[in-house]
Amino acid sequence: MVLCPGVGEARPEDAISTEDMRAYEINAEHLGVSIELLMENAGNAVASLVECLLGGARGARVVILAGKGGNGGDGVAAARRLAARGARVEVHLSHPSGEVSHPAARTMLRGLRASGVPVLEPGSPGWLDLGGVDAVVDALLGIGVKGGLRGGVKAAAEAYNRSAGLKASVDVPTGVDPDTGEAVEGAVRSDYTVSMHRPKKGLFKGSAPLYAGEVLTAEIGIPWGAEHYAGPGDLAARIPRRPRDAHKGVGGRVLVVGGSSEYVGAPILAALAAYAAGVDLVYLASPFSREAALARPEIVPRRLEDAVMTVERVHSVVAGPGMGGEGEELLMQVLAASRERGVPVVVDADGLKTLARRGGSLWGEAVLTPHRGEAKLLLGGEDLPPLKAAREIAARYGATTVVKAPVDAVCTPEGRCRESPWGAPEMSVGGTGDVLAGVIAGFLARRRALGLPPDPLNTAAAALYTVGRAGEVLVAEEGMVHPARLVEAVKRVAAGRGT
Ligand SMILES: NC(=O)C1=CN([C@@H]2O[C@H](COP(=O)(O)OP(=O)(O)OC[C@H]3O[C@@H](n4cnc5c(N)ncnc54)[C@H](O)[C@@H]3O)[C@@H](O)[C@H]2O)[C@@H](O)CC1
Ligand SMILES: [K+]
Repeated sequence: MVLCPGVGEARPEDAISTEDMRAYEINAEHLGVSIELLMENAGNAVASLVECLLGGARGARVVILAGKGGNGGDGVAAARRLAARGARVEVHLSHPSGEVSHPAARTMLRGLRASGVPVLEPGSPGWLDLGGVDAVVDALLGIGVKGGLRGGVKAAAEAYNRSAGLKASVDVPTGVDPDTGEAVEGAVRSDYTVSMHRPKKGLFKGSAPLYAGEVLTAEIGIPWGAEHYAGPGDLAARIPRRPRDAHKGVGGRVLVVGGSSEYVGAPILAALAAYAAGVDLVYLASPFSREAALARPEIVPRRLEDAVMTVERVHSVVAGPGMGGEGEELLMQVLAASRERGVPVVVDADGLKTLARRGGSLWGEAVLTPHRGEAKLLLGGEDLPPLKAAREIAARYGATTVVKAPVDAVCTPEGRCRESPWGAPEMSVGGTGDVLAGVIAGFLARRRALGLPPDPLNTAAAALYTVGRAGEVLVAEEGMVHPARLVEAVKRVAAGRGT
C-alpha cells in the first residue's frame, strides 16, 4: 500500500453501501458536522494524496475533472487546496458552472474563485486538453451515478483514460457502480481511488478493481455517533420515498394480529401507526376487527381465524399487541407462517410474554420490541441495562431485538447494535409501544414492497428516530404525548423526512 498522509488502507470488511453513506452524511449534519466540512476534508485528502504521489505539489500541473454533484465538490475543494500549496491547477467542469446541483459543491465553487484557479466549462478553449499534466483527478461521479455516462461526463472520462498523467479517482471510479461494482462503457481506469469515510462495497466486486487501481480510504470527520445513533439519515436514506407515479402496492401491506376480550385499542394503534409510516394497506385480525373497521374505515378487517392465511398477502406482520393470554397458539402459528414465507414480523407485548414462556429460536427478520420489564422476562428474570439486554435477547432468541428505554437499543443476533437517544419522558404513556411496533412493521413493509432487503437493524433505527422525534415534536407543541396524536406526529415526521 502506498504510504501517504491522510489516506489509509481500504479493507473489504469495512465496506459500506451508498445507502449507509447517505444515512451517515445526514446523521452527521444532524449531530453538528456540516456537509461542507465533510466535503472540505474530502478535498483536502485528495489534495494530500496527489501531493504525496507527485513528491510535492509546487509547480506540478494538475487537472481536476469535476462533475456537477458532490463528487465534483470534493474535486473543487481539492483544487483550492492544491493551488494553495503551489500547484498549477485547472478545474474542467463536465457542465456549465450554473448547473452545479449539489448545494455544498456550489459553496466550494464560490470558494474557488478567489484562489486564481482557472475553471473551464464545456466549449471553452482548452477544455479537456490534458497534455503535459502531471496528475489528473476524476471527480466526475461518485455515489450518485445512474446509468451510462452522458454528455460532458462521457467526454471527460474519455480524455481521462487517454491522459498520460497520474490518475486518481475520488470516492469511486466514474462509471463503476458503488454497490454492485458493475462498470458501464467508458468507465474511467485509475491508478488510485480514494474512497471517502469507508470503502464503498462495489469497489471489491466484479471488475471494479480493474478500474479503481489501488483503493484507499480517507477519514473525513464523520463522527462515530453518525453511524451508531439512529437519526434522520436513517429515515431519509433507508425508507424509500414513494415514487410520484406511485400505484397501489408500492407502499406495502401490513397485517396486525392482536387484541383480546380485555384489550381493544393496542392493535388499532399499531395498525394506524403502520399507515402513518406510509404503507398502502393494513389488515387487522382481532376479535373485534369489524367494529374497528367501522370506526376507522382505512383498516381492513380479518377474522382472527384467517390471520395465518393473510400472512401470505402482506410484506410484514405485527403480532401480539393486546393479545392477552388467549392467543398463544395463534401467535405461534403466525410466527411459523411468517418464517416459512420469509415475511418479517414484529413481536410486541403479550407476544413477548408467550415467547418468554415457550422459548424457542426465531430468525433475524423477526423483531422483538420489549420494554425493560418484558426484557427482564425474556432474560429469565435477569435485569440488564438496555444495550446489554438487547444484545443478549437477540443472541438468545435469534431475533433482532429493540429494548425500549430512555436511550433505546437495537441489536441483531450477530451482535451488531445501534442506539436511539431521541424522544421525551412524556412518551411513557400507554400506547407508544404499539405505535412503535406499527412503524417498524410499516417501514419493513415499505422496503420489502420495493424489493429491498428488510435490514431490520437499520429499519428499526429509522423507526426509533421517527417515533422519538414525533414525541419531541408533540411535547414541544402540546406539552404532552397522547398516543393517537403520536400517530399523527409520526405521519408528519415520516412525510417530512425527519425534520
Ligand atoms: N455522502 C457524504 O457523506 C459525502 C459525499 N461526498 C461526495 O459526494 C458524492 C455524492 O454526491 P452526489 O449525490 O451529488 O452524487 P455525484 O456527485 O456522484 O453525481 C450526481 C450528479 O451526476 C449526474 N449524473 C449521474 N449519473 C450520471 C451519468 N451516468 N452521466 C452523467 N451525469 C450523471 C446527476 O445528474 C447528478 O447531478 C460522493 O460520492 C462523494 O464524493 C463528500 O463531499 C463528502 C461527504
Ligand atoms: K469519481
